[in-house]
Amino acid sequence: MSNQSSSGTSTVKRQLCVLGSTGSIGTSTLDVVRLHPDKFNIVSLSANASVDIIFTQCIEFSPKEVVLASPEHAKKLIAMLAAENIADITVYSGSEALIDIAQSSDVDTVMAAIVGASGLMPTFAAVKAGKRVLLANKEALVTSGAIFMAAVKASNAELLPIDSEHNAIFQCLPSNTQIGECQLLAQGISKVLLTGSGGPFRTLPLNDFVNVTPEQACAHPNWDMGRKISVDSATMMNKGLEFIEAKWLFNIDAEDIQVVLHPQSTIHSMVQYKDGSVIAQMGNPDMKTPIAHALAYPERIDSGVAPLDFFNTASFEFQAVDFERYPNLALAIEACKKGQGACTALNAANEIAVEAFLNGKIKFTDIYKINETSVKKFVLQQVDNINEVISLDHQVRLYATSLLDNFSSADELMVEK
Ligand SMILES: NC(=O)C1=CN([C@@H]2O[C@H](COP(=O)(O)OP(=O)(O)OC[C@H]3O[C@@H](n4cnc5c(N)ncnc54)[C@H](OP(=O)(O)O)[C@@H]3O)[C@@H](O)[C@H]2O)C=CC1
Ligand SMILES: CC(=O)[C@@H](O)[C@H](O)COP(=O)(O)O
Ligand SMILES: [Mn+2]
Repeated sequence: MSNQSSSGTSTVKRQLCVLGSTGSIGTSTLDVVRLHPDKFNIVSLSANASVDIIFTQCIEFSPKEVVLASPEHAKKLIAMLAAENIADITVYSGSEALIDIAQSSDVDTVMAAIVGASGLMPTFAAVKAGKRVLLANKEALVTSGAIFMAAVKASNAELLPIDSEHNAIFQCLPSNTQIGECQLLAQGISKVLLTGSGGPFRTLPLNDFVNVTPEQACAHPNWDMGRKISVDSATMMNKGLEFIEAKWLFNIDAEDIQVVLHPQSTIHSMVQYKDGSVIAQMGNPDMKTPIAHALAYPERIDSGVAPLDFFNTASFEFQAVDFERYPNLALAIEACKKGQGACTALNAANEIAVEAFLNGKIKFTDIYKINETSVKKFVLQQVDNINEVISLDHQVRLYATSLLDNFSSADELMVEK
């Protein structure tokens, strides 16, 4: 779609589908959209079960179509809209409807902000339909890697990273860099430096990890995010998923990605060039910045985020990662090197383990045990197409769920030999 005038400003409104509109990324996306009614039109929205929030979004943004996960939630929303005499919003339910809105010809831009592998198929549909895809849902890429990127290439979809680190890296790369077509070493780049805060337990004594609560794990020092990604930040599995995400987005080997602890989250990542230059992207930790960057790319628009105040900001610190504190990060880097089976298994096991931790079924430290055991079992599984991804994801979920029982009464995992 050509919507750039010769001055570089857009002349045509982007037609948006927001998958996961009720979550942290979804609501921040709508915050940016609200600032630019001349640039963006909301065509469709989706949520799992947050009917009250999506109802409010319907009133404000008048989408054409809305999808909820279950028929019960859809029915409830239909009744609420009818009570307001709103008849021009069609409400659907289920995973097929989610795919339909993501690939609809009424839409040119899809914000992929569903959490977890549940977002894979609609995001993949948007890619196959050649949309501009704003990728927040890192699990979709981690779980399908080369298959996802091959679909981007085949359809000519425009993939833009929302994850703050990957958006930062993209901003630090030469301006002609196209995601999916990167040749970083040939462009004079020697390393991608992926920054991570270390989460809420960066200085907690190791012996205390076993007793941390979901509330403590979700209290990220810098970012306000959904519960799943917050726990991933606390284990640093988030950085592991981002390591794999960086490999695919920037076509870069694991050896050329380095994780750097930066507790302030002011620098969102960096790119190191052969000549010794290091280019960093920085700003206040607010996802509206990368969202605005990708929504309007290559134009720059107001995001509503306050500029960084250099005279009233914490000093920047940098540290190496202590892998004893963050074994999940080591596991993810290893999975990245081992291949797709290991990455798909790691992601699926981690989703089961994090949910169990959030529901009080297992301890924080059990997350790693479930992840490690699951990766070991499925590491050699071949994954060559999207159906095999879905099938492996399903098998690993069943396996990881079966492991949960071992934790309700005993600390040590009884591993199947
Ligand atoms: N939050 C952040 O700052 C960042 C997030 N990301 C990534 O973005 C994605 C979204 O994260 P975040 O916004 O924090 O997550 P949230 O939990 O806040 O929101 C998730 C969204 O997905 C919907 N959803 C959940 N499960 C399903 C399902 N099974 N089917 C359909 N929709 C579903 C939720 O609906 P409902 O409200 O009804 O539950 C909600 O709209 C994740 O992949 C995360 O890793 C990446 C970088 C930063
Ligand atoms: C905002 C964002 O992109 C998150 O993924 C963030 O990176 C989480 O912080 P950590 O660096 O603690 O994982
Ligand atoms: Mn991130």
